Parts: sequence; C-alpha cells; structure tokens
Amino acid sequence: MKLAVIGTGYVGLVSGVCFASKGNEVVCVDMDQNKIDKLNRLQSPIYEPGIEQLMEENVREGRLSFTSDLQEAVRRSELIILAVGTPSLPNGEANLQFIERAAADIGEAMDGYKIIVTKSTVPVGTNEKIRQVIASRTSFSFEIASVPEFLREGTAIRDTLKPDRVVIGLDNPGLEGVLTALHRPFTENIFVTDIRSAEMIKYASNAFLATKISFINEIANICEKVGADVTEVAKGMGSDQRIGSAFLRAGIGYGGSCFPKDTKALIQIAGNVDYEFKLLKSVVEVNTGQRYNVIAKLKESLETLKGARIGIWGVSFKPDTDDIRDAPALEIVETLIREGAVVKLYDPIALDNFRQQFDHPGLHWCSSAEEAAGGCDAVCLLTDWHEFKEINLHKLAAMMRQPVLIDGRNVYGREQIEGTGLEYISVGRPHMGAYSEYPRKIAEVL
Ligand SMILES: NC(=O)c1ccc[n+]([C@@H]2O[C@H](COP(=O)([O-])OP(=O)(O)OC[C@H]3O[C@@H](n4cnc5c(N)ncnc54)[C@H](O)[C@@H]3O)[C@@H](O)[C@H]2O)c1
Ligand SMILES: O=c1ccn([C@@H]2O[C@H](COP(=O)(O)OP(=O)(O)O[C@H]3O[C@H](CO)[C@@H](O)[C@H](O)[C@H]3O)[C@@H](O)[C@H]2O)c(=O)[nH]1
Repeated sequence: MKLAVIGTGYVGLVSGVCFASKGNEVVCVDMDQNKIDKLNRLQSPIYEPGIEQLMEENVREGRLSFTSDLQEAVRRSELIILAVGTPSLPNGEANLQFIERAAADIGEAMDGYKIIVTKSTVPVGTNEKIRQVIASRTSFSFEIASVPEFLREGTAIRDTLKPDRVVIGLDNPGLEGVLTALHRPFTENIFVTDIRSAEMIKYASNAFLATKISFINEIANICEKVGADVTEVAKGMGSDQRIGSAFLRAGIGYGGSCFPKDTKALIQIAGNVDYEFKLLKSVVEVNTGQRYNVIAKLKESLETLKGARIGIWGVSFKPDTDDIRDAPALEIVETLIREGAVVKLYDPIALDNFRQQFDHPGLHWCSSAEEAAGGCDAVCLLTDWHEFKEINLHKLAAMMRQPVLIDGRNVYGREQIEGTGLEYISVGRPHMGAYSEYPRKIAEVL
C-alpha cells in the first residue's frame, strides 16, 4: 500500500520504517525541516537501536522516503497515519493542537478517497473531531480509524514487528479488510472494535501498567520498613499467572513521554464526565513521591546535601533511549542543585538532551560512569543501562570520597556488593554492604 506517516518521532519513524520493511511504499512527513534533512542523510533524529540500519535498507530498496511537504505526501498516498505528538497541557489534558493542525492540512491536501488512521494517543472522541476537521476542508470522501500504538522506546522496532496485539477501532466495517491486511504481516492477533473503545484501550493499558508500577513501589516502601525484599516479593507474586511478572520492578517510579502524560490525561477524561478516578490519582501521587525517595535516602546517609558531591548514573527515563521527557532524573537533579549539591552526570546517550532542558553551573558533564563517580560522596543510579551492571564495584568504592551507592533500579545483587566496602541502599530491599545506621556528616569529611 502507499502510506504517508505524519510525524517522524519515536512512533512515526519506527512505524514508517517497519511498514516499509513489509513491502509498503511509505513517505514519512515532518514539519521540522531539520529532522527531514537528517533523515535524508540516513541519520535518525532519535536514538532507537536498529533504526538507522532498517532506514537505510528500505530507502535503498526505494520503499521509504522523507519530506516536509505534507500536501504532496498526502496526494501520493492511499492511507495516512497520524503520529504527531499529544503532549500534556498544564491541567493534564492532552494538547491536540498538533493533531488538529495535521488533520486540517490533510483535509486541504485531499485529491481523492483516503483512509486516515490515528496512531497518536488521543482522548476518547478525538477521532470524531478529526473527521469533522477534515470534512470541513474537503468534498472528497474518506474514512477514519483508530489504531493506537503500544511500542516501547528502546525496543520499538521489535515491538512493532512483533506486537502482542494490534487494536483497530473503526465505525465502517468495510475498512476491516484493508486494515487487517496491512497489519497481518506483524501479527495474527488483531482486535477489531469501535473507535471510542480503541481510544480508551490505549489509555486504560498505560494506566494499568502505571498502576502496577506504583503498586509495587508502595509494597517496596513497606518492605523497607518491615525488612522484606521487594524483588523476592515481586517474583513470588508474578509467578501467579493472574498477576504476571511484568512491570513489577520497584524503583524510582515511571517516567517518559507516555505514562506520566497519559495517566494525567485519563484523570482529566474521567473528570470531564464527572467521574473522579481516585485510584489513578493515587498512582500518580505515589509515582511523584517515589522520585523524591532518592533525595530522602541521600539525606539519611549524608545528613546534608549542601556541599555534597553526587554522581548521577543515567538521566534517560529508561535504558536504550535518548528520551528524557519526564525522566525522574530531571526532578532529582534539580532538587540536588537546589539543596546545594555539586552534581556529576553521566549517561551513555541522553546527556545532550538533558543539558538542553536543564543546565546549571553546579552540573558537571562526564564522559564515563567512573568519571561521574570519582571523588563523590554518593552515586545515584537512576537508569538501568546495561553498562552500569558491569561496573567493577571494588574500584568504584576506592575512587569515591564516601562509598555510598543509591541504586534506584535494584540493579545489583548481594554477591556483587559484599566485600566492596560500599554502603549500598536500594529500593525495597534490606541495606547491604558497609551500611552504617548513623548518618555521615559531610562537614566532618570536608
Ligand atoms: N514515544 C512512545 O514510546 C509512544 C508509544 C506509543 C504511543 N505514543 C503516542 O504517539 C504520539 C507520538 O509520540 P512520539 O513520542 O512519537 O512524539 P514525538 O514528539 O517524538 O514526535 C512527533 C513528531 O510530529 C511532528 N509534527 C507535529 N505536528 C506535525 C504536523 N502538523 N505535521 C508534520 N509533523 C508534525 C513533530 O515535529 C515531531 O517530530 C503521541 O500521541 C504519543 O502519546 C508514543
Ligand atoms: O517494572 C517496571 C517497568 C517499567 N518501569 C518504568 O516505567 C517507565 C516506562 O517504561 P516502558 O513502559 O518500558 O517504556 P515506554 O517507552 O514509556 O512505554 C510505555 O508507554 C508507551 C507509550 O504510550 C506504550 O506504547 C508502551 O506500551 C508502554 O509500555 C520507565 O521509566 C521504566 O523505568 C518501572 O519502573 N518498573
């Protein structure tokens, strides 16, 4: 099929490339000329493992191209996929300005029958608005469908090529054949429903996964007080098939461009129909508190943050991505700076993005985990990048001013910690290593 994908972000670019790899002729469109120029040089504007190789293969085979000319792209396509951003407004509601603008542009470009598919995460009822916006700008006939995207950053290509399921929301049963045929190369597990239900499935799925994370984080907080180990608890719970082991990793809470914004948007969607989503409000509150537990643990160990040197390992919201949108590191680092700490930051990929959002004279940008840890009073591991798992912890302890390791992702086991001299504080597990019950005093060691 001839496809146009509007928006070349994490969803649009990955979807476009994967649809091309299944033999479709795909043109990816973005209003950001810099992104298009980069893509035309076969460089990906986002870090996503495997994307550049797949881009290159499909461009070479003539199935994939990039443009900022939306009108031209719409005209040469049979099916148009909307994958623009839907960020949060200050009140938590989804900002639909990019969707509305893209819909208006599509309407104006129409030169015949088209199918418009929304992949962006949009509040229930938005596809009907999209229909109205397009209809007000064209007399050509068209159809609308909702096909929400469930990929995760860092594993986006695998998730797209082999999704657990594809959800297709449509009002006209006549569309089912063409949309299932488009997605069948990825999976046989295709769930067809109405548009409003499809829109809701996306929010409900993200809200449920966020709930699992906040639930296990609260269990972790209780474990810390009663001397249980949350990783053991999660294993024991997760082996019940009704519960499942996924998304039960305790830590510093969820971040990213989706869970924080989609949970808040669903609270607003409910509020707009006079329903208070109490459970989800608590999920959001627990998640915010979980980030600040890192600060509380540092204070417990160092007594004061003023003058303390803190190393930060990982600033992206999860490993294998350069995305720092709503990353816990942002709030944690801002708080450390506010409290008078000197902060040394290291991330394998995401430092440039972080620096664009938050820069300060008290921040030191490091090119390795060791450099960030050197001379520090504590290191906080905030993102579970694989390379942190392989660090020599004996050497780490030796290079620090005080050997305190706050592990926000429960990366290390007791066998790696014992004997290193590290004071090791993780999430929901008993303290390990040379943990002292008494707070250290920065002033004493300075
Ligand atoms: N990031 C994810 O992991 C993920 C996963 C599933 C669903 N989603 C949803 O998919 C949507 C896109 O997310 P993303 O992370 O890819 O966003 P993103 O911000 O990375 O990319 C959006 C792109 O759309 C472009 N754009 C905006 N308006 C445009 C217009 N009128 N014409 C052409 N281009 C335009 C922007 O320049 C940008 O490059 C959101 O609704 C998000 O909630 C995201
Ligand atoms: O057990 C867990 C699992 C995840 N996380 C955190 O949760 C956040 C989100 O992780 P993940 O879901 O893997 O990444 P995303 O790329 O944000 O993907 C989510 O958001 C996307 C956008 O809507 C959806 O498409 C995906 O299905 C959904 O998993 C990250 O900060 C993780 O560190 C935990 O703290 N504990």
